[in-house]
Amino acid sequence: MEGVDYLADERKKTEFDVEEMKIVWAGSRHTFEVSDRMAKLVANDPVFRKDDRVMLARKDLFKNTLRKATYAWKRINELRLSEEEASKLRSFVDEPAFTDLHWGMFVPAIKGQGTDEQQKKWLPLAYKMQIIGCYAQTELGHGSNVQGLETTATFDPQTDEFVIHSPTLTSSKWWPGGLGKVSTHGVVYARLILDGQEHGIHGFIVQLRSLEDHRPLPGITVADIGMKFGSGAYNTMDNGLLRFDHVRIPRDQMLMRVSQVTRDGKIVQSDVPRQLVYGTMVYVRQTIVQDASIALSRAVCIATRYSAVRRQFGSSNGGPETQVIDYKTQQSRLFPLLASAYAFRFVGEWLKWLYTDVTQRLQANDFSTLPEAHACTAGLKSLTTSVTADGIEESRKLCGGHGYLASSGLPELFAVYVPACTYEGDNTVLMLQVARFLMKTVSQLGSGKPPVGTISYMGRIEQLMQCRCAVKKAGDWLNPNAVLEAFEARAARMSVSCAQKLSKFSNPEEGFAELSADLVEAAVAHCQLIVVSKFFEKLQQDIPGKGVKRQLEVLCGVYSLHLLHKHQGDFLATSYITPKQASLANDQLRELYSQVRPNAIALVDAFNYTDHYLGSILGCYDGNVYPKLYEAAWRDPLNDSVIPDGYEQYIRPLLKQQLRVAKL
Ligand SMILES: CCCCCCCC/C=C\CCCCCCCCCC(=O)SCCNC(=O)CCNC(=O)[C@H](O)C(C)(C)COP(=O)(O)OP(=O)(O)OC[C@H]1O[C@@H](n2cnc3c(N)ncnc32)[C@H](O)[C@@H]1OP(=O)(O)O
Ligand SMILES: Cc1cc2nc3c(=O)[nH]c(=O)nc-3n(C[C@H](O)[C@H](O)[C@H](O)COP(=O)(O)OP(=O)(O)OC[C@H]3O[C@@H](n4cnc5c(N)ncnc54)[C@H](O)[C@@H]3O)c2cc1C
Repeated sequence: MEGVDYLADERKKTEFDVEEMKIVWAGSRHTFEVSDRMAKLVANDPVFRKDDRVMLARKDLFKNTLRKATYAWKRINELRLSEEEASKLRSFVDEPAFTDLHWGMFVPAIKGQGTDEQQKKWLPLAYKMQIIGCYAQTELGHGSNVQGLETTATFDPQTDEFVIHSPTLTSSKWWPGGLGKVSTHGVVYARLILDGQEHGIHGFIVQLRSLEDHRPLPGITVADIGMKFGSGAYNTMDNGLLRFDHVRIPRDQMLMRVSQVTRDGKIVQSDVPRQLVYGTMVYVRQTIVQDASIALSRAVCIATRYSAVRRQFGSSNGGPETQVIDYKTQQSRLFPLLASAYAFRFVGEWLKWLYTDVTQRLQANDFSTLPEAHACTAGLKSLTTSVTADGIEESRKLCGGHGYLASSGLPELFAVYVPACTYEGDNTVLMLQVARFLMKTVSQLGSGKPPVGTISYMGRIEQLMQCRCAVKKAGDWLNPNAVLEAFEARAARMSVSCAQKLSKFSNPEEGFAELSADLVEAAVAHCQLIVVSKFFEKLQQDIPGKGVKRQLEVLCGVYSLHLLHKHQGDFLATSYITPKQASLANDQLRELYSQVRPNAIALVDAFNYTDHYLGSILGCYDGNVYPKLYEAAWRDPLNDSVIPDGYEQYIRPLLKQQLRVAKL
C-alpha cells in the first residue's frame, strides 16, 4: 500500500533523537545539509536511475556511465556547485566512473607532487575537465612492489625530453581506472634514468590521447583490460592497459616537488622525503577509510530493515511469526556490523584530521609525523576494507535467500566494494607496513625518544606487559579504562612477542618474512586499538540530542566487546584476561544487544540514505518489501513473454526427444 510505513512500530520504539544522530553521523550540520540536498537532487532526477544497471551488457553499461558522468558534470556547472557539493553529488550517482580517478587521484597527484608552476599549468585544465586524467602506476608484472616497476623514463639532454618506454610485456601498465577508453592524460610512474644511472620511481604527466579526435598519440597502445568480477558492478569502469614505445615528453612534465632534473640532466633532491612520491596513495587510503563506513552502513541498513520485516517461526495461536531481528544469533551477527559502521565513521573522521595535519606540517617542512600517517592510513585502510567486504557478504546472508537477488542491492554492492581490499595496496601488504612501523617503535623504546600519537601507549610498555585485567563482574566491562587497557595490553604484548622472536634471527629481513603471519596479527591488534580509542575519544565530545550519546556508548561497547569476544584467543594467550573475564565480556555484550534492539531501525535511519542511493528493495525506508519484490520480478526482461525465446529451438525438441525415449 502506497504511503504506509511498515516499520512505523519499530520507529516508535526509538529512545534517542534521530535527527541529532544524523548530524553526528554526517560530521556536522553543514555536511548533513549538503549531503541531504545532493542525495535528493540525484534521487529526484530520472537521468540518474540505476535500477536497470544490472541488466546491461558491457558496452551499454559503459556508455550509460559516460552519459551519467557527463550529465552530472553539466548539472555541477549549471548549479554552480562547490567542490564539496560536486563531490557529494558524484558519490550519490553511485556508479564507479573515470571521474573517480580524475578527481580522486590525477588531481591530487599533481597537487601533492607537482611544483607550483606545474600546478599552475595543469590544474586549471583538469578542474575544467579540458583534460581527463588517470593514475597509471600498476603494471602487469608489478603492483604491490612499486620499486619493481619496469617502465622507464630516460632523459635525453639533446632534446630536453624524457623518453617513456615499456621495455617488456610485464612493464605494460595494467589496471589504471579511466585509462582504458577515456583518459587523455595520465600521471605515469616510471624509473628515472639519467646518464645510464637509475634514480628510483617518479611520476610523469603524459598525454595519451589526442584532444582533437581521442586517438592514442604515436607510440602509445592503450585498451581496456576486460570484464571484472560480477556483472554490472565495477564494469562501469574502463580499467586500462598501456604501453609506451619511446614516447617523448618535455622535461617539465616530470612531477618535480620531491626531486628535480636540471637542464643538464642532474638530479637535485629537495628537503622533502622521497616517500612523498607515494603521497597520493596516503591521501587515497584515507578517503577509502571514510568510504568503508559508507559502504558498510549501506549493507547494514538493508540487513537491519529487512530483519525487522522478515518473520520466521514462533507463531502462537495464529499470531505473527517472530521478526528475525529478535533472534539472538541474528543480533550477534548484525549489531557488531552496525557498531563497526559507526566506529569506522568516527575513525575516518579522525584520519581525515590526521591527514590534514600532516599535510600542513609537510608544507612547513616538518616531516616528523609522516611515518605515523603512513602506518595509520595503510593499517586502517586494510582493517576497514576487510571488515566492510566481509560485512557486506554477511549482510547478504542475514537477508536469507532474498539477499541473493540483485534487487536486494547487496550482490552489486559486494562486487563493487570487494576490490577495495586489493586496490590502493593489498591489505596484507599494507598490514606488513604497519608491522614494520611497530617493530621499529619497539626497537627504539628506551632510546630517549618517547613514542607519540597512536603509538604512545608503547611508552608505558613496562606497565602494559605486567598489568592484569581488574574486571570482576560483567558491568565492569562498560568502563572505558578497562576496555582500553585490555586492547593496549594485547597490542603491546603481541608486538613485543614478535620483536623478541625477530631478535633471534641473525638476518632481520629473513626473520620478518618468517614471522610475517604473526606480525600481521600484531598489526591488526594495533589498528583495532586505534579504532576503539577513537570511538572513546568521540564520546568525550559534547554530543547534543536526547539519548544520542547513550546510544553511541552502547555501540562503542558492542564494537569493543565483540572484538574482545572474537579475538579472545589473543587476550587469553597474552595472559591479560582470564577465561572467566572473557566470559563476563560476552555476557555484557549480550546485554548490550538488547539495548541496541529497540533502536536498531532508528540507528540505520540516521544514515539518512534515500531509497535511490540504497538501491535495495529489502532496505526500502517503508519496509514494504513483498509487493515490491513481486513487482520487480515482473520487470525482468525474461518475463516479457510467457513462452521464452529459445523454446522452439531448445525446449520443444528436448521434450519431444524425451517422449521418444519414453515410448522405447
Ligand atoms: C552499488 C555500487 C556502488 C557502491 C560504492 C561503494 C563505495 C565504493 C568506494 C569507493 C570507490 C572509489 C573508487 C576507488 C578507485 C580505486 C583506486 C585505486 C587506485 C590504485 O590502486 S593506485 C595503485 C596503488 N598501489 C599501491 O598501493 C601499491 C602498494 N605498495 C606500496 O605502497 C609500496 O610499494 C610499499 C609501501 C608496499 C613498499 O614500498 P617500498 O618503497 O618498497 O618501501 P619499503 O622499503 O617497505 O619502505 C621504505 C620506507 O618508506 C616508508 N613508506 C612506504 N610507503 C610510504 C608512504 N605511502 N608514505 C610514507 N612513507 C612510506 C616505509 O615506512 C619505509 O620507511 P622506513 O624506512 O622504515 O622509515
Ligand atoms: C578495481 C581495481 C582498480 C585499480 N585501479 C588502479 C589504478 O587506478 N591505478 C593503478 O596504478 N593501479 C590500480 N589498481 C591496481 C592495484 O593497486 C593493485 O592490484 C594492488 O596494489 C595490488 O597489487 P598486485 O595486483 O600486484 O597484487 P600482488 O602483490 O601480486 O598480490 C598477490 C598476492 O601476493 C601477496 N603478497 C604480495 N606481496 C607480498 C609480500 N611482500 N608479503 C606477503 N604477501 C605478499 C598479496 O597479499 C596477495 O595475496 C587497481 C586494482 C583493482 C583491482
